[in-house]
Amino acid sequence: MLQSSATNMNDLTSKLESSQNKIAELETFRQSLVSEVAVKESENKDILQKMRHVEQDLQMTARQCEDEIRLLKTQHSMEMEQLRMTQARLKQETEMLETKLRATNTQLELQMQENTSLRSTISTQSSNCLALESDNRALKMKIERTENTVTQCESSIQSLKQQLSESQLACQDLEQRIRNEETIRRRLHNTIQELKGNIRVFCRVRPATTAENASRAETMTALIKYPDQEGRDIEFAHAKESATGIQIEKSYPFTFDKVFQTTSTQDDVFEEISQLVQSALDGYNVCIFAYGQTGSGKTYTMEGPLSATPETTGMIPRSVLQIYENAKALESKGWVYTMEGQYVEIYNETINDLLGNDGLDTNKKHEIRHGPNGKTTITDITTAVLTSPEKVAAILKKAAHNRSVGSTQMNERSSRSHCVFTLRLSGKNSITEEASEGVLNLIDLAGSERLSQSGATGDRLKETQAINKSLSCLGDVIYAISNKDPHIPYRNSKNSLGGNSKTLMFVNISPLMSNFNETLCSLRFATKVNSCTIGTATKRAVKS
Ligand SMILES: Nc1ncnc2c1ncn2[C@@H]1O[C@H](COP(=O)(O)OP(=O)(O)OP(=O)(O)O)[C@@H](O)[C@H]1O
Repeated sequence: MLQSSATNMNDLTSKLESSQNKIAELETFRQSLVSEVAVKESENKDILQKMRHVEQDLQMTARQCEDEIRLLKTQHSMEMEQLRMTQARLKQETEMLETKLRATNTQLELQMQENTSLRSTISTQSSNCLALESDNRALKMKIERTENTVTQCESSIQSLKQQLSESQLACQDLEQRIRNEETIRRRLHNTIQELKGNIRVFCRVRPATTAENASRAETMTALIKYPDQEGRDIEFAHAKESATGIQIEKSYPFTFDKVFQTTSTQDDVFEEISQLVQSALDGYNVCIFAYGQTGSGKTYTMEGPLSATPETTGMIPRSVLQIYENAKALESKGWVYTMEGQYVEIYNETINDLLGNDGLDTNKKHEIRHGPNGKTTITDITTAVLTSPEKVAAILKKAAHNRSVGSTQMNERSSRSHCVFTLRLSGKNSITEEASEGVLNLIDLAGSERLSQSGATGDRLKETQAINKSLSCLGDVIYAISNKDPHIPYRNSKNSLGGNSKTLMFVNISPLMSNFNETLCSLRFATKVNSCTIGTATKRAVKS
C-alpha cells in the first residue's frame, strides 16, 4: 500500500511539476500577451486617435457634402422648374404648331382642290374663249348686217311715224263713231228687251239639300222633265213608286222664258239677267223679284247662300258689281254715273230700313210716296252713295245682318219678310250731252206658302196672313196692269210694281214630292204672270 501511495506521490509530484511548468509557460505567455496587449492598446490608441481624426474629417466632409447636396438640390429643383416651364412652353408651342400644321394642311388641300378646279376652269375657259372668239367674229358680221338694217329701219320709222299720225287721226274719228254706236247699241239693246215683253218669268228648280238627301221621307223628289232643247219647258209629274216601277199619275207641263234645272249655277242664271240689269244703266226701271214658297231657293238666287263664294254669290251682289264695272267702263265714253242704294224690309206690312245705323228701328215709320213724275220714294229712309265695290259689299253685309229671319216648320232659315234692294242710277254724258236716270229693284219676296201648309199659329199666323195679303195684292197689280184697268191698285200693297218697269220674275220651286201642291200653285201663278203683257217700258225722260 505504501508502495502504491509512493507511486501516487510520484505521480502527483510529476503532475505538479508539469503543471508548474505549464503555469510558468502560461505566465510567460500571459506576460507576452500583456506586453502584446500594451502594444496593441497603444496601437489602439493611435488607431482611435486616427479614427477620431478620420471621424472629424468625415464629419467635416459629410457637412460639406450635405451643403453641397443642398446646393445641388436647390440647383436641381430650380433647373427642374425651369425644365418644367420649358417643357410646358414647348408643349404649347408644339400644340400651336400642330394646329397651324393642320390648318395649313386643310388650306393646302383646299388650295389643291381649287387648283384642280381652276385648272379645269382654265381649260374650259380657254375652249370657251375659242368659241367666244368665233362668236365674236360672227357677231361682228351680224352687227355690220344689223347696222345696215337699222339704217333701213330708220327710214321705215320715218314713214311709220307718218302713218301713225294718220292713224291717230283715224282713231279719234273711230272713237267718235264708237260713242255714236254706244248710243245706238243702248237703243237697240233696249228695243230687244222691250220686244221680249215686260214681265218675263224664269223658273228655277233648286236641288235637294244634303239634309233632305239624308232623310228618307224628304228624298222623294217629284218627277221633273225638261222636254225642249231651248230650256223653256218644264214638266212636273206626280209619280208613285210601286213594285212594277215608277207610275206617273198626272203630268203638268209649263212653259216660261227660261227654265233653270237643279244643276244650273248662279253664273248660268246671271248670264240670262245681265242684259236686263244693263238696262238700268241706260235709264230704265228694272225690277227683278223672286217668288216661291219658303225654302224654294229665293234667297239663294237673289243673295246667295250664307257663306257665299265667288261662284255661289247671288243676283243682287252680281248685279250691283256688274253695274259698277259697266259704269266705270262707260267713263271712257263720257258717261259719269252716281249710284245710290236703299235696302228695305217689308215685314207685316211695315217698312223697315235695313241700312239704318242702329240695327232695325221698328218704331220708325216709313211711307211709300208716288210722285207726279212717276218716281216712287220711301220717306225717311237711309240712302247710301255707292262710290266703290267695297262700299257696295259693306251695305249688303249690313243689310244681311239687319234682316229679320224667323223660323217656321217649313224651313229653319225661313224669311218672313219681303226684302227690296233699290239702286238709283243717274248718268250724264259730257261729250254727247245725254242723260239717263234708271232704277234697279231687286226683290227677295217672303215665302208664298199657304196657311195650312206652314203650320203657323199666333204671331206666325199673323205674319203669314200679311205675307199672303201682300203677295195677292202683287197678283192684283199685275192683272190690273195687264187688263189695262184704269184703276191700278198700287196702294193695296207696299211692294206694288210700276207699269214702266222692265220686270223679271223668278219662280223658285222645290224638287220635293212633299212640296208638290205648293210647287203647282207657284207654277200656275207664274204662268199667269208670264201671260201678262203690261205695255212697253219707257226710258225715263231726263233733261240734261
Ligand atoms: N240652286 C241652289 N243650289 C244649291 N242649294 C240651294 C239652291 N237653292 C236653294 N238652295 C238651298 O236650299 C235651302 C233653302 O233655300 P233659301 O233659303 O234660298 O229658300 P227661300 O225660298 O229664300 O226661303 P225663305 O222664303 O224662307 O227665305 C238653303 O239651304 C239653300 O242653300
